[in-house]
Amino acid sequence: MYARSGLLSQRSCSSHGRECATPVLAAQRRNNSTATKIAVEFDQSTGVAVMRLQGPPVNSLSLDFLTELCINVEKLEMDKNCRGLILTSSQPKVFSAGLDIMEIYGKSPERCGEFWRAVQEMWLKLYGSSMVTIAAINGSSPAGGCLMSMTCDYRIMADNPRYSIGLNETQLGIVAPFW
Ligand SMILES: CCCCCC/C=C/CC(=O)SCCNC(=O)CCNC(=O)[C@H](O)C(C)(C)COP(=O)(O)OP(=O)(O)OC[C@H]1O[C@@H](n2cnc3c(N)ncnc32)[C@H](O)[C@@H]1OP(=O)(O)O
Repeated sequence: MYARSGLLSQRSCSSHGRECATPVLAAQRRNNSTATKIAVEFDQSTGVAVMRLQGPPVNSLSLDFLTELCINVEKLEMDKNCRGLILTSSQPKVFSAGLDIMEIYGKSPERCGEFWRAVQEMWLKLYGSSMVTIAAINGSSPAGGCLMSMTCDYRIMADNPRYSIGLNETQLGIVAPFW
């Protein structure tokens, strides 16, 4: 087993019907953060990678967080040996608090647009992945956290009555946008 976070692979490959000839992707161009909010361990013997969300305190989905997540999914997608991805959290009690509220409060339309594109890129990457994807939901997962888990092929949630999941913005009358 080895840690992969931080590597930037730009090779071309073809496996499991995946063609990956595009090296510098949108998320990689956007990435200017040095902090590591995502840790990836890939087990060569099983072909399964575990991606741990480690953005304290609650894995809220900021632009940096989403960018790092997308880069890591891209890297695994390009690895012909990686067949499965388990997404889980390193934070206690929370899988993900959803979109980072501070990214959408008082920001310019341009910045909001950039942020919203990153949200879309995240779920498209996970939903469209050729890997078998599993969300191991080991804490609360409201709104965007719920969205992230819904884009995976399978979801397993820790059995704890304190953990909640769902599109809680509907309680405020906010409807998810059409994509
Ligand atoms: C086709 C489908 C489309 C779906 C579209 C999906 C749309 C999504 C919109 C969103 O995601 S908007 C975000 C909605 N998220 C929430 O409403 C979550 C709010 N947070 C919570 O419920 C709780 O914080 C928690 C996640 C259950 C964790 O509770 P806990 O008691 O453990 O921690 P707290 O003390 O509440 O929070 C700690 C710390 O974190 C800050 N924080 C929490 N959530 C967010 C967030 N979403 N963005 C930014 N910051 C967040 C909170 O303010 C605290 O900060 P402090 O500085 O320590 O006070």
